[in-house]
Amino acid sequence: MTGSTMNLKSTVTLIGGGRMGIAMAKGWLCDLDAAGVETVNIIDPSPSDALRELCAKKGAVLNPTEIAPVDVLILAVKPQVFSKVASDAAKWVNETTLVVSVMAGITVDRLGSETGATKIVRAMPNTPGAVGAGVTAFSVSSACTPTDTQMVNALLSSLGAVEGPLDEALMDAVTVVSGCGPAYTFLLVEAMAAGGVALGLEEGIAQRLARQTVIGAGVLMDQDPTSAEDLRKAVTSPNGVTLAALEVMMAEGGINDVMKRALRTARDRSVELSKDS
Ligand SMILES: NC(=O)C1=CN([C@@H]2O[C@H](COP(=O)(O)OP(=O)(O)OC[C@H]3O[C@@H](n4cnc5c(N)ncnc54)[C@H](O)[C@@H]3O)[C@@H](O)[C@H]2O)C=CC1
Ligand SMILES: O=C(O)[C@@H]1CCC=N1
Repeated sequence: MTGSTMNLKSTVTLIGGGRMGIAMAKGWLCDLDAAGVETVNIIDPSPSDALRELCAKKGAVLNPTEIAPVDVLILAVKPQVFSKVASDAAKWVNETTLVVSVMAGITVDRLGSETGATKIVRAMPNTPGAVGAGVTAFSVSSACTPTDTQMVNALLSSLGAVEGPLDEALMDAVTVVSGCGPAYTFLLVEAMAAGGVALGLEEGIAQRLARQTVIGAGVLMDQDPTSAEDLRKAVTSPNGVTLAALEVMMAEGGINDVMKRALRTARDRSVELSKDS
């Protein structure tokens, strides 16, 4: 077993090869050495064409017929099927197995009691991880050693930036900011495009303008350490056009208030997920 031996590469067994599972596997498979990975096994009873293609092209083993106790077990199924998956997964877990879950809401306590593992990581990645531009925050159980934390850092770094280990009590907040965050950004693109169409722009042009604007703003933030607030102010001329739009967006609590309410509601849903699955 190599689960807690950083100088040896690990066998990673991923359960759930959907959108998030594929994003992670892509990251590991494009540089196995950097991720500290020897072999990637992927278990999914309904593999998509995208998953089959990834495994065929990059050499991951899809639905292996035999699984020995594993070094690192990654759980990337929907929280609602966790209990079913955990009863199978428990067969492949021993005292050195590191269990890493990316499932929203499922606590370290539940991960331990249902898989039998003691070394547990609760992580929250996001879909930009598929292109190495993600951010993942994680927390660890008390049985994890500094070497385990280092190994998790290497695994998650293939998706982009990593924050952690954090106090587990913060993971629901992390989920609603960065785990779900790409959806808010895509909604912003949709809303900007719809606003442009309402002002007479042709649909395709409005979509390209909105999409490229958000891409450009992201790249600018990536390359310029100026705060988001100051970057916003740099666009907002005194008595100008941007200010007219922002005053509408910020009126009566505006977008800040909507965001706080939305994130609080989503955080409550994340807490509920651990109970209703
Ligand atoms: N999609 C996202 O942006 C993010 C998702 N997550 C978490 O990742 C997890 C997976 O989400 P998605 O990838 O979006 O869902 P998905 O629906 O795309 O993928 C789930 C996969 O699990 C497979 N599956 C179902 N039952 C299974 C079983 N018994 N054994 C093995 N595989 C099984 C399905 O065939 C499917 O391919 C969720 O728990 C979610 O909270 C976390 C961060 C971001
Ligand atoms: O919507 C969800 O439940 C998952 C968690 C973070 C992003 N997608």
